Amino acid sequence: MKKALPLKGGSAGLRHGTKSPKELESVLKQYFGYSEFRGRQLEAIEAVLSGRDCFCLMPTGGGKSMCYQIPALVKTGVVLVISPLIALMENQVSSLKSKGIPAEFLSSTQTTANKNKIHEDLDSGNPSLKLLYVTPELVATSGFKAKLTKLHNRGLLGLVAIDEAHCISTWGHDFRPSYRKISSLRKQFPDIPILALTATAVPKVQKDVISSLSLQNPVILKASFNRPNIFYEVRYKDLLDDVYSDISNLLKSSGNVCSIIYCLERAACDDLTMHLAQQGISSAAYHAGLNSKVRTTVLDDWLSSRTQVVVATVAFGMGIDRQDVRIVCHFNLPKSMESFYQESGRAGRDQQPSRSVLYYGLEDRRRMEFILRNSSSRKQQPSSSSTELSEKTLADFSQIVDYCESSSCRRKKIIESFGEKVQPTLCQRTCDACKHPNQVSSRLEDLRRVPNCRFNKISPVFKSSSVDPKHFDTEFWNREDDVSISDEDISDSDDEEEAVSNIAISKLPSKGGFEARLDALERAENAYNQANGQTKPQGGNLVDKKSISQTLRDASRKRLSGALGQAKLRLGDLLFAEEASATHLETECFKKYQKVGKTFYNSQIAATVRWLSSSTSDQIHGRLEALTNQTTEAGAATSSPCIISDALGKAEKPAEATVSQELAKTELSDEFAKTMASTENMEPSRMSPPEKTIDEEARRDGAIGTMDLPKIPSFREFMSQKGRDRATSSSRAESQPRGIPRKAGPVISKEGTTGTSKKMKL
Ligand SMILES: Nc1ncnc2c1ncn2[C@@H]1O[C@H](COP(=O)(O)OP(=O)(O)OP(=O)(O)O)[C@@H](O)[C@H]1O
Ligand SMILES: [Mg+2]
Repeated sequence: MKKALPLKGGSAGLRHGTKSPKELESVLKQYFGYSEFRGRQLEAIEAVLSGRDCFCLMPTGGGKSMCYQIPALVKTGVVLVISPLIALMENQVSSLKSKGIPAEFLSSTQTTANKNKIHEDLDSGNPSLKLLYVTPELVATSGFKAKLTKLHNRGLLGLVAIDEAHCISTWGHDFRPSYRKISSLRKQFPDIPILALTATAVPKVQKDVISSLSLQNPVILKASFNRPNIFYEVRYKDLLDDVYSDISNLLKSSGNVCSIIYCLERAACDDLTMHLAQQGISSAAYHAGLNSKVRTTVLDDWLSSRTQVVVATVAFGMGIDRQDVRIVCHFNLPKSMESFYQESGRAGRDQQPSRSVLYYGLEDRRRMEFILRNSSSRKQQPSSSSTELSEKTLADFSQIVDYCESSSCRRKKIIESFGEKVQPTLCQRTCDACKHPNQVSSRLEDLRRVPNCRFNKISPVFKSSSVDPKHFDTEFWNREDDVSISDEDISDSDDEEEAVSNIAISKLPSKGGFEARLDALERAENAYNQANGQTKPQGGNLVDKKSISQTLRDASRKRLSGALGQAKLRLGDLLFAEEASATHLETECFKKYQKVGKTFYNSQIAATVRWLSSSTSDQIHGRLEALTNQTTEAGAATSSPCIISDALGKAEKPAEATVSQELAKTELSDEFAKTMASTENMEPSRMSPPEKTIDEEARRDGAIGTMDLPKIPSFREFMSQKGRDRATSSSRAESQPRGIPRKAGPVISKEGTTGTSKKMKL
């Protein structure tokens, strides 16, 4: 059924008086202070004011919110805004309130008193509210449906706006099953215009959104995806000596401007934050491992410029409206061009020159492939099979890989990926490939020479494995969207450790129990190795890209030294020589992992840094004392670089490597090395049962003594531990009220102080 044009016959259509563009502009000026509409804002506003449904595709930061905020100000009744994240609703509501616009949101985070007030207002004959933000789950509940129906019957429902509408499509990059629940709105309120807004939708997603919402004869508005004020650049991790230093130099040379750095894992966020703080860069980590109070503080500090750099997982972003973000860095490869566009699009929302820098690493690519291949959507897939979806996932991924591995214009690649045609002259040297074509080509040549580089090819990870991909699950990308029933506004599953553990534990064949699932995963690993023409490598067949450079070692020493310094500051009563202890710890990590390679080495350095950031004085002293005793017993007379302070009354000697016997026997494949690397996310107490094994070779060399460093478990041990942890946490969860935060990771204040659950300031 087509709708009447331009005004619908329903009550809503009759209510809104026609406003001229000039009048609408004056409302814009009066409430928001802007003198003119941007892009296609005016057309969208006029469309919904005339009673038409509208699908509005505008770039990130393009001003989509205005398309329903202005109608709310000129129409009678309430505009209902459906939004996927509580943080997003909170931000918009508080910003509207600060402008004197009556707006509220309903979510589990609201107090009962507040909720009651909102409901009373809605039930009154003349609600004062102009905008009501809700989650899709709430809209689907019968209680709220009844409330809306009442509001509608009284002629007080003016418009339904669906923000981030791509979330309704299984083909979209951020599908939320809860969005499917709003598909009945069109039927429920046939005479109320629906406005669907998104920044990221390829043609297939656009169609899917329109049909899923049953939009009737909608006005379709599409603005260009081009973000002319963003300079795009790719840096190649495998060609850099030290990525951390590169990032800090980038930030420093840009004048410590407001920035976001996206990482794949929580541990990487914490670790990089610490590094930046040591370099004097004001930074804070933000991820789902931090409790909501800490996250709010981090967000507030960043929004109000008290912190310049947020180092975050994908948990940070959607709807965050700081206009002057000058740099968005991707420390790891995103999963698709759409994600990359959304995330990099948080730069330069004020239209001023800004930068997107993506750090591309071959290991990152392998890791992401591993995750994507094994995580097809576990949620409802009403219109597509999981095979189709996983093919789509991989096709999306190959686009972002191509973006990084190609020497052609980056801007063109981004825009064309959304199906938009691009004029060859569009870029005007505003990406590295157009500005420095020779440099980019030569870097790509160097990258091709990196051993094991499978350029422009997506590897067949797990393709021929015995594990049926149907059993895998997407926890990582399609976040739990229980926004309306949970205190958490972001998923707990925003990092790879979760993803891998979920793949391994939750979704492998459940029948044979954990052991069977573990076996299946191990078979899959073998299949992967065979597909790559490898058996599990035996011995230390190192490839260059795995080797640990002197520069990396120096940087690691600095990190450890910084972490020791932080521990001293935090605890106040630590007595040891920082530099010497750092050298000692680094040497120990190096000795242990030089054969396995950079991944494990980095991981162990990070684990040690984390251990230092959360251990007590006794634990740290105990460890250093144990080390001293051990070396004294062993009688190793070495030129010790590490002296425990005089107050301890002992001269510290270097530690002995505690090479895990498992590890010494077998080198693991990279994927599993990565899985193991994620033990960084485990609590220190679980990581460090004292390892008494003594590496005889190292003892003969007299270079190192035994030390109570976190033991790296074998793969089987790691998975078993995860299984036990899950069992414990689920039984704990049963006995605990909802919403108790999980673990709080360290946050670095601007001054660089660490804390475990609270932001600390000196
Ligand atoms: N006409 C305008 N003139 C100037 N600034 C505007 C105008 N309209 C909106 N803005 C500002 O642009 C910024 C981005 O707006 P908004 O958050 O609505 O973007 P968006 O399109 O929803 O982006 P995203 O896709 O990232 O959610 C806001 O700070 C907003 O105040
Ligand atoms: Mg928006």
